[in-house]
Amino acid sequence: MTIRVAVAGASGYAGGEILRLLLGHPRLRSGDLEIGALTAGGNAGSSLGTQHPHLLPLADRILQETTPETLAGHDVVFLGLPHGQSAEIANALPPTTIVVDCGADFRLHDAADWAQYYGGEHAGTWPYGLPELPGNREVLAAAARIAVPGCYPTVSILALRPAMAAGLIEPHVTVVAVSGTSGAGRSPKVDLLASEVIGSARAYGVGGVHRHTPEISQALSVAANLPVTVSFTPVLVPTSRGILATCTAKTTASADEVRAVYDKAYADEPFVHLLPEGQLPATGTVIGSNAVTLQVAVDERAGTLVVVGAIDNLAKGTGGAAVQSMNLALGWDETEGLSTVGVAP
Ligand SMILES: NC(=O)C1=CN([C@@H]2O[C@H](COP(=O)(O)OP(=O)(O)OC[C@H]3O[C@@H](n4cnc5c(N)ncnc54)[C@H](OP(=O)(O)O)[C@@H]3O)[C@@H](O)[C@H]2O)C=CC1
Ligand SMILES: CC(=O)N[C@@H](CCC(=O)OP(=O)(O)O)C(=O)O
Repeated sequence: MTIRVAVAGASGYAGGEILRLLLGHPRLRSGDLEIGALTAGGNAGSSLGTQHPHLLPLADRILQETTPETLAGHDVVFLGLPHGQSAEIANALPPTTIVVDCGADFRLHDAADWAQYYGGEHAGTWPYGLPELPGNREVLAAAARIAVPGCYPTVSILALRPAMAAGLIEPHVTVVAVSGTSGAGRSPKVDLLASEVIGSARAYGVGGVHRHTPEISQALSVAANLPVTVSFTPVLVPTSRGILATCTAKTTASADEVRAVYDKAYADEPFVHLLPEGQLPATGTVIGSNAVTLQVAVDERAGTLVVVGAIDNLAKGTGGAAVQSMNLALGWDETEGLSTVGVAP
């Protein structure tokens, strides 16, 4: 049986990355997978080639309007739409259609968190598309609705979870993460003009107000089995792709203890790599790949665990996680179509 896939928001960065990965997917070549409807908002009617000139094999495809009708008749529907737009579309699709949502609508468990950070009514909670969480592969394998994590939460959770689950750190963590501008999507914003971004690094969402704060806290609280507070500060830097997160928490553990816990946690993970001692993660090494690179250190004078993590926000941070989750939901090997080989320099 051929799996027919649609991408809503195909003209956006997340939709474009999903298509880039699908075009390299071995199941497309074997005929097990085909790319169906590609939809957009205001850009409906234009060709995909005008929006994403790098997606040459699909350049002539015309973007359709994003409606339940255009998305009907597909086995998998990826949603790369602005927050708040997924629920209406998803509810109009058959429950057997695998819907993989890159937006935030279904990530949070707590309606009060949703109201505080996003506003409006909480649409609900779907299985979280982070296969590396314990037990999640089994959940995703049976899922027809999947909420892909936010880009900052992906790297922050993977960086801190092993220490939190092992009780090596206090339940108060700090994350400072730099991101390239593609994390903000491609709709025009003055703050993202080249003249505002080039040659400058700028913090934003300071003081616990960024909407990824409850998402990070939620996963770490499950790991710790008690509430974990998160102080999260994002920083915009003049690059296109990539997130580098520096995550810290108080610890009395030794560097060897910490290393042993992370070694064990990620030994069998295809995409999460604890780097050899002496090497540090850098965004430049993970661009274009689904890899997460981590390094751990203990600052003994400060009694602090420091974990540094790098991802490509468009790959493992959204499009790669979406394809990894689709693979699991279809019973395919989760690594199919995904690489750990970055583009460098
Ligand atoms: N960029 C990233 O690194 C990450 C993004 N995400 C999430 O993925 C989702 C998409 O983000 P991203 O691709 O960056 O955003 P973009 O702004 O790049 O793309 C948004 C897409 O949604 C379409 N769209 C906008 N408004 C409407 C509408 N009213 N009806 C139908 N389609 C519409 C746009 O179409 P048109 O071109 O016609 O306007 C475009 O295809 C968001 O929820 C985002 O939070 C998650 C993790 C990381
Ligand atoms: C640089 C930048 O602006 N990044 C975005 C994060 C995008 C993302 O991961 O996620 P969501 O799907 O949760 O929107 C931001 O801070 O809002």
